[in-house]
Amino acid sequence: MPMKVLIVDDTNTDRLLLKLHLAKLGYRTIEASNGKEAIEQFTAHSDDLDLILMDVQMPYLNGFDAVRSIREIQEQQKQEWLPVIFLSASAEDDDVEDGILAGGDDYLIKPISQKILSAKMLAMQRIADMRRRLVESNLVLEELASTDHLTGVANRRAFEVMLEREMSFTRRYGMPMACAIFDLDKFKTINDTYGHDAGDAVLVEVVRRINKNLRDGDVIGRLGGEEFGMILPKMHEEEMLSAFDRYRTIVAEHPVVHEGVEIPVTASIGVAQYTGDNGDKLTLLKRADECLYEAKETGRNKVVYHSE
Ligand SMILES: Nc1nc2c(ncn2[C@@H]2O[C@H](COP(=O)(O)OP(=O)(O)OP(=O)(O)O)[C@@H](O)[C@H]2O)c(=O)[nH]1
Repeated sequence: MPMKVLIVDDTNTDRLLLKLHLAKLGYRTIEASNGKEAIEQFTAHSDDLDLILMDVQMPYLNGFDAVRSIREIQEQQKQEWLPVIFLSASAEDDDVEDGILAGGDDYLIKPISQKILSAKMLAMQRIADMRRRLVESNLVLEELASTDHLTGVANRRAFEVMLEREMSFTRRYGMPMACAIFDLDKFKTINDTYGHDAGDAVLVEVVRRINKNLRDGDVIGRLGGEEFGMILPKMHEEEMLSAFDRYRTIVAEHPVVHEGVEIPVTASIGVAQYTGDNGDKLTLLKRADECLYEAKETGRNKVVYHSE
């Protein structure tokens, strides 16, 4: 993708010459005729802007001050670095130093040689490509760090972040929510009887079924092993058992078929409610865990909830 360059210059002819030259080299351009307009253009295009060519002497807001403001905005909004090249007729050492201190990356002397500009643009294109690749791999890493690799749902860390977010929503809007720990029954026996690969296939299929039937806003994450966490927002006490029983049934009603073999699967679910003032994340998970324990002790394949 060719770079998108913001050209900032108060002299129309200088701006036009730069624009024509950059267009000839295949770059996309947008323009501003003073520092104030430059900040507006930067804000409007910050998503896909790759470079700013900034004149220094301009009315209203000079180039150095405009770049200082742009760097502040980037800092506040935690944006990626965006290269800035200053263009100026004054070539004193102090000017160059001031430009770099103001947040510029390079400083070209006017009138600008087309050869130098082309070479600089090539160097900047390399940086822009590198920056894009970095942003893309960061997104992939973030995704990997928050996803369970086997089932593709949120891992424990990401689930707890979502749980905290939902709990704070409940505190703010007073809408109760439910949190559950959902655990496959006798999973060790499944592994021992059908093999570890079959166990993995069961985990994947159970998650697929639940995901397919997930109601708007409901969340599932893998807490570890054969244990999952679920969040059902905006959930009143009287609806809770039936809501979770629906998920229990979705898992139990058909065996999972792996390599032609039918594997019966059931799950036990321990549920706790959060009303905004009954404990924190750990106590909520602990209450759900206690109910899960009771479900396991009293026969499995069931949902247990106790109102406080
Ligand atoms: N195939 C497979 N097995 C796993 C995975 N993670 C954990 N396990 C197995 O899950 C089993 C969990 O067994 P237990 O904690 O004893 O519980 P259980 O057999 O499900 O019994 P109950 O929970 O009491 O119904 C262990 O044998 C683990 O090795 C995984 O990613 N894949």
